[in-house]
Amino acid sequence: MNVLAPVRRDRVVADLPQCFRKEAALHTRPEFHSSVTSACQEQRTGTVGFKISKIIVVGDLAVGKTCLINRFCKDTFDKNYKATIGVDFEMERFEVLGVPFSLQLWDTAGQERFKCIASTYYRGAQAIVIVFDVNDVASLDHTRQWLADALKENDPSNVILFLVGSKKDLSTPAQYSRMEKDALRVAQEMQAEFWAVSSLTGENVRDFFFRVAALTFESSVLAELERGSARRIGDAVRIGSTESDLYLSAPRKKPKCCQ
Ligand SMILES: Nc1nc2c(ncn2[C@@H]2O[C@H](COP(=O)(O)OP(=O)(O)OP(=O)(O)O)[C@@H](O)[C@H]2O)c(=O)[nH]1
Ligand SMILES: [Mg+2]
Repeated sequence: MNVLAPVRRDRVVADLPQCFRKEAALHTRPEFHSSVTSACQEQRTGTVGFKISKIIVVGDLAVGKTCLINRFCKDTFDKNYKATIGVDFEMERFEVLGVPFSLQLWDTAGQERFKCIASTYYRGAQAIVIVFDVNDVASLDHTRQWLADALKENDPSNVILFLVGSKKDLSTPAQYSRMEKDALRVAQEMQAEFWAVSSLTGENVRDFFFRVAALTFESSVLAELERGSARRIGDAVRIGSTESDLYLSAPRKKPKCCQ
């Protein structure tokens, strides 16, 4: 990655990308938080422009984690399964509201025998993406365990969660809508934002990663502003939230499934 090269034009985020389902979204506001927009306009984003946000992608073997990352980062799709051994990562540079912002996407192994290597890379994540296959209900059940393992290495109140159903192209509309009901329930229980994607067709892949970039950026700027306010008045001030901040209006508690 060349940090000095301009950001690709198709990685510029000028408006807040919308959620996939309002019932399971991190928030449903139509625009970036107004304090984030004004901080960007006035160049008061502190260290955010130099930051690299770590995103970890976890889930059962062969659910499509590597294909999801490759579809977005390289616009490729491989129909042959090659298990990830340990971990791999890709860097993606964005520009959000005129501020440079980089994501480091950690692709971890789902196979049990590689899991202990992969889990040593979980620490320090700003977002956790838990992937399951929409055609495999067991992989949805296992997402609770993947979340619990990832949260052992991260502070639950400081991490944002996405639950992603993969291989949407392989299910009929009827099968998909039955599965979506269960997935929305699991996402609400975890306080995760739900998405369904296909890496084969590319459906929703770009929208999903743009949403990840936008929400991690927004939370980084809000954290920076809170730190700034705390320094100025010697006390932490919470940036005002509204009822459209579904999961973000209250600090995250440990999800029930992980207690
Ligand atoms: N039809 C279809 N097949 C997919 C899709 N995504 C992945 N696959 C296939 O599913 C298999 C597994 O995909 P991977 O991305 O390697 O799975 P993984 O989750 O990275 O697996 P591990 O690295 O072992 O944890 C491959 O044969 C892919 O071609 C999709 O969106 N649609
Ligand atoms: Mg893989």
